[in-house]
Amino acid sequence: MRTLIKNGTVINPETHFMEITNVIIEDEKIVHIGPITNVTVDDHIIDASGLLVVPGLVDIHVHFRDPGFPQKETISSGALSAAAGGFTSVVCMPNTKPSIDTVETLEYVLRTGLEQAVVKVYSSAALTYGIEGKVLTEMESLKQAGAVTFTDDGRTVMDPKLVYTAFRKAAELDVPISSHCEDHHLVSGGSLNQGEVSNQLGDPGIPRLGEELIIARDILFAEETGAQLHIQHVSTARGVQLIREAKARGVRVTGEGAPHHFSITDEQALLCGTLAKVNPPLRTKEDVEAVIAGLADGTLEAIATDHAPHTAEEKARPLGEAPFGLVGLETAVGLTFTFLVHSGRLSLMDALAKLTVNPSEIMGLPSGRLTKGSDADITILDPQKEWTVDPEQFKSQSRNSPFAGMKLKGKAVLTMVNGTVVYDEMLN
Ligand SMILES: NC(=O)N[C@@H](CC(=O)O)C(=O)O
Ligand SMILES: [Zn+2]
Ligand SMILES: [Zn+2]
Repeated sequence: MRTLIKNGTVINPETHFMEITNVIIEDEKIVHIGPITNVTVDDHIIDASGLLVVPGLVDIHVHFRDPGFPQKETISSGALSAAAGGFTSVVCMPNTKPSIDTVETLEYVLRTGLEQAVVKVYSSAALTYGIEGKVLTEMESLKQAGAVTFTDDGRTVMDPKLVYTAFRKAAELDVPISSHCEDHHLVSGGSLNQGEVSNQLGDPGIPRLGEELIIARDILFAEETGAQLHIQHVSTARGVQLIREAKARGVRVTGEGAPHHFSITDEQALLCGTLAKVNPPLRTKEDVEAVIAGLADGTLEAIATDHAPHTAEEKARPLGEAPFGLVGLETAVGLTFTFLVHSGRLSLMDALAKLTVNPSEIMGLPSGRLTKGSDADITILDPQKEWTVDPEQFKSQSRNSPFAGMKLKGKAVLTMVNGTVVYDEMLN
């Protein structure tokens, strides 16, 4: 059977292609993009008039909690959440239990992804055993087994000697290091950005400097060793500036901005408490503006959700005891369109590049392109669709979103992986 997606605005950010045309899919692949000459009766036809037909979105920062915390998310529920958000490829973070620090656990995650997930599941591996910051993992064999990047996300490796060794190894293996930046000597005990809101709520606060010190440190390690460095979830104005300056002098560094860091501030904690507790924390208006400026000028190449599901019970704990993190996959497109595209801060093409080809390139994935011959991983977006975030409707197993009740404009309405529709609210 062939599938025909007709009359959509077809966009391939890699080549800046944008045209109202058609896409034909046959046997899991895109076989044609352009005018249609013959439509056969048994073709499955999807009318995309007025909609955007884009490469399946790529999220290089998700927490799927398997192994270890299936009550928060499993690889299959996480994948359903990804599909509902328009994502067709994801990169899992290694802070599971056990953490993804051996070939065996990595293979378990990748195999479960193949067997149970409706989207393509890639994985990082831990930099250190147990994400304990003490002993480096066997990076070479983990890379061979499919790890696309190394990170202790959730924690920072503090020992500079260990980090230096890891960067040298990464340079040798030509694999990116992804860095969660937080100096634990400076940052501990706080739940929110250190400032007026944390004061008001009696929280010790998390200083920007703790994040910036590690961004600066890791940039120096990348510069020294030639390794490729990716800075995760940048949240401060000076953090963005450090990356901008490093790029200007030729350091191999990339950065990601998370939707919550370009859309809301620490004041959200006054409205929804622990639901707005995330690491790095929501900061202030100036930082939000700087993250947007960093996305706009290319300092931050990627938008990544840092999808971090937690149970309602955990989030019901007092501010200082609840875990950090928020559900991100199903609100990312709405937040990107509302706060970046419709607001005129990023062009449509640029915003889509940050959700497709750019993150894919950073992690060396085959995804993120919409071209003849490529896998039919396609997302249809309705840029004008207005909707209200209702966590009860999430496909994710968790509901911890600070965006509940927010009105957004822009949504994924159909997601296809290898030619199979895995999410559909167009009702074709
Ligand atoms: N972002 C978060 O607030 N939490 C993440 C860890 C992380 O990305 O640092 C988690 O695993 O819950
Ligand atoms: Zn992190
Ligand atoms: Zn994370």
